[in-house]
Amino acid sequence: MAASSTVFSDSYSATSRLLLPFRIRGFHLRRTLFLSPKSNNRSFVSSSAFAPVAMTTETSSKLLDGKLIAKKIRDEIAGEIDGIKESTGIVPGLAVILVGSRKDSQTYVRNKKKACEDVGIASYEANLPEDCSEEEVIKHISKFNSNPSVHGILVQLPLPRHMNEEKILNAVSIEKDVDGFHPLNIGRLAMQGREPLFVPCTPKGCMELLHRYGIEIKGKRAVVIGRSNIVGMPAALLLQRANATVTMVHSYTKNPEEITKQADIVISATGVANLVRGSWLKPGAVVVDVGINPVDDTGSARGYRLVGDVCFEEACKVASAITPVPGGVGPMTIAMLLSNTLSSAKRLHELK
Ligand SMILES: Nc1nc(=O)c2c([nH]1)NC[C@@H]1CN(c3ccc(C(=O)N[C@@H](CCC(=O)O)C(=O)O)cc3)C=[N+]21
Ligand SMILES: [Mg+2]
Repeated sequence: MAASSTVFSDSYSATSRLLLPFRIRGFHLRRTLFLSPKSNNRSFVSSSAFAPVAMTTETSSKLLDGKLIAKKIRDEIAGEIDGIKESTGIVPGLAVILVGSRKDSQTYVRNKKKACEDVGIASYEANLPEDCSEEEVIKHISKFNSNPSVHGILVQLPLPRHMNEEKILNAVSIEKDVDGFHPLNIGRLAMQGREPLFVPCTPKGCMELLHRYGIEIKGKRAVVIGRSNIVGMPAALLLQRANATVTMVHSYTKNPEEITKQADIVISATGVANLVRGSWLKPGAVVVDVGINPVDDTGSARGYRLVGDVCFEEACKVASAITPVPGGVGPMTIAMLLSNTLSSAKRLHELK
């Protein structure tokens, strides 16, 4: 399919691409159909997740409610942190480094700070100007590396263009790499029998969501659409570690629709609104939509609304289960960041 190579490109990470001003090419946008509480069974699904849903009926997919599950996880984390504080006085700490003044990055950092506060994680922040040097950023990373109150360090991406992302991410101590982007952590994730200290938050959140809904992965066919370093690639590695048979679909894939249609589990992370149509899905497939694509919406207060990579209205007639956008993977990403920070604090202090 020649069109596919013009439809999306994986030269940027999925999440950073979608933060760029977005143009929709060739996709007719429909109003996202939200499932009514009546037609939508929010209870936990088990093997029924793979029961085919007839396309001709009005049956809707089960909603994989990331917002709900993330809340549950945050409550679990808050409880555990309370206990640790009480018995040891240790307060887990997360440092976030923000370079530049992108509005979207500022919003994400604010949300992460708020999420930390809510569960009892202390947050530390370094806000650096757009035009600061790589050395300046690395100086801040080094300070956080040696600060015993800081257990996790996150360098908000994307970095300004003039910076070497690899060099900067390499400066984060592997022991505090709660984003899981350090090459040693990624390398271990890719190798059998090796354990990374941290797994990247977004793909980890996808897996945790599937797990909490009892969706089996072993032996299933999985397709990951998009091969970014921060989502697609680690998502494929995690699925493979969970014994799925994994295929990656990307901008040079011929017949992406045909290949995706074979999948029992689809994870899409391209940053292209409504790329994945209902016709791309096998009836009964489980769909995890990582996209968070802003599309103009004059009716909303912000002037835009968020849609995923998957045409939700079509997909929910075909899939057995699907994540909504917003309220799906996004909140899970934040919950996994908190979880990684807590486990880092426990490891660094040799707590159980
Ligand atoms: N070093 C680094 N680590 C990251 O994990 C990282 C990053 N850089 N740069 C940007 C992306 C993006 N990202 C999101 C996290 C939560 C939501 C989220 O909670 N979204 C809500 C919607 C929020 C809204 O309504 O605006 C939802 O999907 O329901 C979205 C996106 C983390 N990222
Ligand atoms: Mg989401």
